[in-house]
Amino acid sequence: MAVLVANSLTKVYGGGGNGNEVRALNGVNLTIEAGEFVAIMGPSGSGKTTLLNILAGLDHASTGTLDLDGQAVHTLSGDDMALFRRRKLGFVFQDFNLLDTLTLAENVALPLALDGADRKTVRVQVETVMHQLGLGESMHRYPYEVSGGQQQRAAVARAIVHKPALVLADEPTGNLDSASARALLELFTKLHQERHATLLMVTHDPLAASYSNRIVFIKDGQVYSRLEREGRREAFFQEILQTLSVLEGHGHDLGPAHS
Ligand SMILES: Nc1ncnc2c1ncn2[C@@H]1O[C@H](COP(=O)(O)OP(=O)(O)OP(=O)(O)O)[C@@H](O)[C@H]1O
Repeated sequence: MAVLVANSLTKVYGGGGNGNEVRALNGVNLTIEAGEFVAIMGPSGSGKTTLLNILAGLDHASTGTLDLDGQAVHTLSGDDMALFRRRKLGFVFQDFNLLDTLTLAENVALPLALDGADRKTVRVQVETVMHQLGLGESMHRYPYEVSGGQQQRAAVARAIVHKPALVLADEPTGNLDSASARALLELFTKLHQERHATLLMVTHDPLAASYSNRIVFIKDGQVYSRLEREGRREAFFQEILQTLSVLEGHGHDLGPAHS
């Protein structure tokens, strides 16, 4: 079952007809099946943030359609969009985005509390997910009392506690040291394998991307190529490096993808 179907998405900024238009997305098609772990890569300015903002319901495409978990998202606006986002999506950001005045457990509880879940349900679900993610000891600590790696783990707990249809991660390892980054990526792999979570991660980092199962490379607002992991992660990592060198113009040009 497809969790996300994006069809011919375009985004034009500054479309006032004054010649200052920027075509940030130019006909992006993307389908993500339930249980997939997909990475989006591409050079700076290629349209990744624009695409993520549209997939996250934070911005509307200029043209094209977006279905998420069976809902035509491009037809939603205002409160309906906010409600859909809160219930169906989970977010992990580069800078963790935890509230400093709340404990880790209170942060993780937020999506459920905002949705009006009763206190017992909130407590049980928060404890369950935090224990699963190895945060049982740190539940009542504040973000500034734990490491960056633990903060990001709590952010992941917050992103999945309400069992969203899709988790969107924007450079989730960008502020982590390499050991914490690997731990986070292994956690993503575990969520994907054991909880069948559907994950979409935007990253510059080929190592981070090598933990996914499929990569969509964007260039100049278009899907440029796609890569599927078939064997070991190490071999996938090498394929990613080769694709990036072509994408960034240091190798033989493959041309844009047709699918
Ligand atoms: N609000 C905006 N108004 C005008 N142009 C914009 C706006 N946001 C992005 N752009 C332009 O759209 C294009 C795509 O930008 P986007 O931020 O999506 O790329 P990106 O791949 O996320 O880049 P990076 O990796 O540097 O974050 C760029 O040319 C950018 O300058």
